[in-house]
Amino acid sequence: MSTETLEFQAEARQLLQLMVHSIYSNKDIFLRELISNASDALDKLRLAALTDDELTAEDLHIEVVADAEARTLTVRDNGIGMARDEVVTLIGTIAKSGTADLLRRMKENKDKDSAELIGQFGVGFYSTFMVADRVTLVTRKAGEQTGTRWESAGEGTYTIEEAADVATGTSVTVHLRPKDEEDALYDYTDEWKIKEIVKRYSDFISFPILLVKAAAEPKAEGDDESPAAPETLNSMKALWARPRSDVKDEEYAEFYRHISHDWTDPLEIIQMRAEGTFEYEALLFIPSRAPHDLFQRDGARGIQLYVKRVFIMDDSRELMPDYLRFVKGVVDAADLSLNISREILQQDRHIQMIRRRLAKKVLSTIKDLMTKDAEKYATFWREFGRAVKEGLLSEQDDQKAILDVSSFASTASADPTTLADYVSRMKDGQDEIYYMTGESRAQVENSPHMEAFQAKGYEVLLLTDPVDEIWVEAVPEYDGKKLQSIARGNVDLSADEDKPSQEKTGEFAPLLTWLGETLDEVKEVRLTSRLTTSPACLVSDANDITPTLEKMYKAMGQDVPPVKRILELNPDHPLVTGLRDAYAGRAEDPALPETAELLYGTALLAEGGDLADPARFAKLLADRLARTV
Ligand SMILES: Nc1ncnc2c1ncn2[C@@H]1O[C@H](COP(=O)(O)OP(=O)(O)OP(=O)(O)O)[C@@H](O)[C@H]1O
Repeated sequence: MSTETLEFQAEARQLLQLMVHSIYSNKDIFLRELISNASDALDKLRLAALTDDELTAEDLHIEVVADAEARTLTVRDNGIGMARDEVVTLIGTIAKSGTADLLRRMKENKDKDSAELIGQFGVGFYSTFMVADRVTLVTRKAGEQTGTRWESAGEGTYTIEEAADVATGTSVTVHLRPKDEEDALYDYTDEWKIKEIVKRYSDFISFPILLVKAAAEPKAEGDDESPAAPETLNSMKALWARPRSDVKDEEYAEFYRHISHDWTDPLEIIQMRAEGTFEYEALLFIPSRAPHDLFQRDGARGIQLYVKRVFIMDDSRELMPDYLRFVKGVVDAADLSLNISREILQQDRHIQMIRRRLAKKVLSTIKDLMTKDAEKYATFWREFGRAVKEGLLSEQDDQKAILDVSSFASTASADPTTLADYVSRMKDGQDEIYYMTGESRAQVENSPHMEAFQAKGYEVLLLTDPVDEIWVEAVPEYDGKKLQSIARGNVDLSADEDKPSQEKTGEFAPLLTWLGETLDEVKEVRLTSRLTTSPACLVSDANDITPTLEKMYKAMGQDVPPVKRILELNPDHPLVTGLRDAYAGRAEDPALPETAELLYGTALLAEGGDLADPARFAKLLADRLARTV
């Protein structure tokens, strides 16, 4: 049997470098990672054995073998194991999406925040190189005959060869570096240290973790006592089955880390239990920051499904609506079959019911945060608000509850406001909730559409997330108040006496007609009470899509027919009255169409829009200015 020497994939090599040069102060966690992998491997074998008669899953357990003399620590499981090819792809490469990107950011950030960034994808097996000179992995896949031996010193390469007489499962032997307590490198063959680490990080693991002493004292002559049973280090209690008051926050946090691979503490813990015709328990976590792949379609989802304490599957999308995809946790259902497949899950009525209940509970938890812990709520909304708002489009039933926990930037203050607070501040006689969408707060706040609203003291919501453009179309009202864009349709803010009178409208009629004919870009020209200082602005018709939405569709490669907008004029602005008089006096003057073009162009620029022909606009403006200096 020949030994092959292979190279780690480039990204794996970079990650290993970081491990060898240890960017973490806490090296103890390598043992947690090995135990976590072993536990996953046992879950997988147990699951596979349910449907494959050839496989047996008995006496599943994890052994931790400490050998003080050889200075090795071995973690062994009798789980699913790996075939040779799997060892190469699973251990020699990092397949997770976004890894390259994270490594690049980590480099740019140097040491700062590295631990935090790396935590986003978990270091797993490679963390052993924080404490090891060399790591040996011996494995045999359940159901196969030959085993595989893998070894590496954590530099560019590893060796791999066939191995005979290997038990099913995986055994990882860490050849420990000399202890160096100043560098937080402890003696990991020390029984007390091992016990401490297991208790702290892995107590909830549902398989026994046994401590095995390798270099036992030679037995005295004639001593025929059987060796003492190995000690079980963990309590194996499912955290979600224990009353909240019995579980320490640290235990929840460790469990959260085990299932989420996030290194920060969860923001909020939610425990649920339903009894009756369909029983289930759930333990959910709201993370304290968004994962890097929150907006990637194939990003990992967070709910694990158990049936009566037995792990069934990760990533159960059926159990949580997509807009709450960042919620992590476990659902343990008592009445499902252990063989349940994803296909069945999708159609199961009980699962749909659980999903509705979980979503409700998450939303009510966020609502509680709003009133009880404003700071936590603000963190939550900053990290996940954009995802939550997607639910306004997809989940009709949750719309009201989502609006209740949402907050939005507003002209009223630098801090975001809830809709309920907005409504409580509405002026007498105001019966609509005003908003404007756009690309940034500054752009929206300074757009001409805002003038009269600001002058008259009406509060306007400033919606600048891309998803805002879309959900506002789907949400007709909140608390009986219609949501109204200030850049769309007709807005009438003026008290009756300020309204452009019939007489005034009559005065402007010829100008409006002429402008409508001259400016191809617009579909209508009319007077408005929306403006106080600007001469003109552009608004969308009530049923037309907005310019930002048009841009978004185009960016997604979709064909959208050009949408013409409405030019609104401020009848009190000297440019507008001047143009009216000029048109009345000398309708044939060739300078007039140019003035019309300039008027339209400035309206477009003022709202942050893009001119179709900026060079022509600049030339017209320069010529005009030249005549005034
Ligand atoms: N003891 C084991 N038995 C079987 N397969 C294993 C074992 N340890 C690791 N593996 C396989 O190698 C893969 C990579 O392990 P690694 O610890 O690097 O990452 P991970 O566990 O997938 O992710 P993370 O540790 O970030 O949560 C695992 O997903 C698993 O498929």
